[in-house]
Amino acid sequence: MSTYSKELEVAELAVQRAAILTKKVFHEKAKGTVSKDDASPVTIGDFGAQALIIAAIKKNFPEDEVVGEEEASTLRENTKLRDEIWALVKGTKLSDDAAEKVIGGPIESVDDMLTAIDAGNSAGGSKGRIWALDPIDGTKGFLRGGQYAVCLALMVDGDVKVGVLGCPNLPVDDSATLTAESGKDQTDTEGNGVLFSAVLGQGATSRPLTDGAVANSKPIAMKPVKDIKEAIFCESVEAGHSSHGDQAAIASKLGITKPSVRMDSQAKYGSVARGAGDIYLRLPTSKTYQEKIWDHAAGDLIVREAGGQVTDTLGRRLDFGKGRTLAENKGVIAAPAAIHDYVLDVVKEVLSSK
Ligand SMILES: Nc1ncnc2c1ncn2[C@@H]1O[C@H](COP(=O)(O)O)[C@@H](OP(=O)(O)O)[C@H]1O
Ligand SMILES: [Mg+2]
Ligand SMILES: [Mg+2]
Ligand SMILES: [Mg+2]
Repeated sequence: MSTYSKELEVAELAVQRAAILTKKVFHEKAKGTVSKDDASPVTIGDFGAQALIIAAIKKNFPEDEVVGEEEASTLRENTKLRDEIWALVKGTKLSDDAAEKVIGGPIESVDDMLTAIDAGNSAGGSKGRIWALDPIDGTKGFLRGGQYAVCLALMVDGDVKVGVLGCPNLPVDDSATLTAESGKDQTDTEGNGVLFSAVLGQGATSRPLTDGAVANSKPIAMKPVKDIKEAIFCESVEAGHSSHGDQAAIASKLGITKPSVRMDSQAKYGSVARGAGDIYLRLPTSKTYQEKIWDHAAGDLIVREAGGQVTDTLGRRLDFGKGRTLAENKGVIAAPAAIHDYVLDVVKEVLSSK
């Protein structure tokens, strides 16, 4: 068996199972949204997916720690919400029994569910085996019927070794170039649902996000950019998450003529990794915000394994060993390795001229 093959298998199946739950939640009218302290939304899908994924990790790798975005304190007070989530979690399994067994089968009780959610409380750091989990990345996109991603990565001593992104609303087809529609409402679009994976040193792949154990993985690679003016760049939908103004100035300096493709979540990393887009820019909107490791760990590895380079706006590699946040980084630039330095130079130029 190659290195991390068990971890990859567990991560892929756990993400597949969680995506069954998030899709179910999306199709139910009441998505059970509550506001967190930072006013960002969290849904019953976020909690349920976190529970299912952490349970799968803990069954297979009981000693591993998890840095997960959500925590269960709200649910311990709000028993109505808790019970809604439990009903969903209890009823979600992979249809392939052997695959379901690999990830440990069902969670046994409400208490076990809450324990699983709270097991995402690792402080992170640069020692040992730590998973970074974003059960629904792009919650706002998820609520709009747009892009979102179920994101899971394994770090060992602060270095990302395995990354998996489940993107229920991206096309399976790797050659489907991004358009302005890609980030918009994708509800019930046929042919959507893709799973991106990477293991350090072993390349990146994609395959359908189906509910089964066996599916063909295909290698993915970034597209060589022959003429940067033709490049497709993507950015967040939310102007509060990255500076649309700075990004437009950078694109214009690069000579990029096409409008940006705005989409939520790490679907941006997956899209550039498979050459459906070319560049992902995430310029800070504030001096104080620290990016969360679960928003980047899987995507960073998938892009690098597909032939890309990912750095912050100062050209530093993203450092996942600093705790729950990317405390030592500012912003993100993901681009094919061959043009990354050039893009970075332009980013620096634009930022220094402000
Ligand atoms: N001021 C800010 N700057 C950058 N990212 C932010 C932010 N406030 C929230 N976020 C993060 O942006 C993520 C979504 O990214 P994007 O805009 O690319 O879809 C959110 O993930 P969740 O949706 O998992 O909470 C959240 O963690
Ligand atoms: Mg969130
Ligand atoms: Mg997120
Ligand atoms: Mg999230």
